Amino acid sequence: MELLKVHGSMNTFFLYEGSDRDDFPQLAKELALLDPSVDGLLTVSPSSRADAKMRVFNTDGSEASMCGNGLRCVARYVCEREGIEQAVIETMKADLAVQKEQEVDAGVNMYGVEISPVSFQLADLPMMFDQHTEWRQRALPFVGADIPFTAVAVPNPHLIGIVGKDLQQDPSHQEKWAAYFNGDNPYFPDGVNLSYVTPLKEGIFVRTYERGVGFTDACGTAMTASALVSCLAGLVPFGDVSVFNPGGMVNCSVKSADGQYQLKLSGNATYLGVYRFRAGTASAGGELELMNQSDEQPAYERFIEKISGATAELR
Ligand SMILES: N[C@H](CCC[C@H](N)C(=O)O)C(=O)O
Repeated sequence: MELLKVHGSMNTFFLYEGSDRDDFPQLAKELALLDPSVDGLLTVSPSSRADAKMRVFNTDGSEASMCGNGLRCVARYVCEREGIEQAVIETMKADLAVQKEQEVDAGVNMYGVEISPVSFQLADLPMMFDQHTEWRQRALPFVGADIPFTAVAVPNPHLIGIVGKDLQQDPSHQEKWAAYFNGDNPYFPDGVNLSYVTPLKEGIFVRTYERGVGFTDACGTAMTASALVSCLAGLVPFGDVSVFNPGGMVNCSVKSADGQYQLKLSGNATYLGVYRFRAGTASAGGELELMNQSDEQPAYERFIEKISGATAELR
């Protein structure tokens, strides 16, 4: 089986193109064991109503309804396959518009993707806490810190906390609660992606502990949800929000009209290489072989170097 290794903001995936299979969860788990640098599996298959269908599987084998960084990589793959610059990608809960965007840094392919639908209804995560139907910019009594949290589905589930520099420098608080919310707990029966957000002079910084994966360098839906929450909290103006993360930086466009939100995530879609995968058998383990390494990563690293000053205030 041929696989393409890709990343958006260093959120790294294997991308498989072919018809839907029942063993995608197992494949995601096996690939993560063979290459611990990946955060999941993206699959691209035919769609009856869009240019292609994307599914996303976390490294624990669980399927999510959406993946923002992954959708940028799928957008590039489908646009280049079809020779187009705009496309529609079918995802679990919505058909989303994607488009090629202007290269900001030489050699860094840029794509913009729609993030939708958005819901603050706790039932849409799901989150269960007493009789509450929403939870917006309020400390959670059972967490016991004075962190204003917001629960939002985009449509995968996110809990976003606004924190100071101290909780960014020491991720143990975030790790403790993320592990709890993704284990046996009464609040998030399907788990949740937990992000801690800190305002910067230029935009915001987001670190995410992803459901089904753990800490990643970036989580596209979390960065977009965090940009929306930051606009609603008045931390940054609505419009284009620069979102920094351990894996780089993206631009999130946040527009609001009559209580409806239009969200767009723009950032890199980088190819790392083509791999051949042979599944394991009873007598031999699986094998992953690099067939052709791409030459795109140095350009992305130059981009990271260029923006590193923006987060100096957190160090
Ligand atoms: N861990 C997420 C799926 C991957 C999302 C993330 N990689 C992104 O870029 O949005 C979840 O279980 O909802």
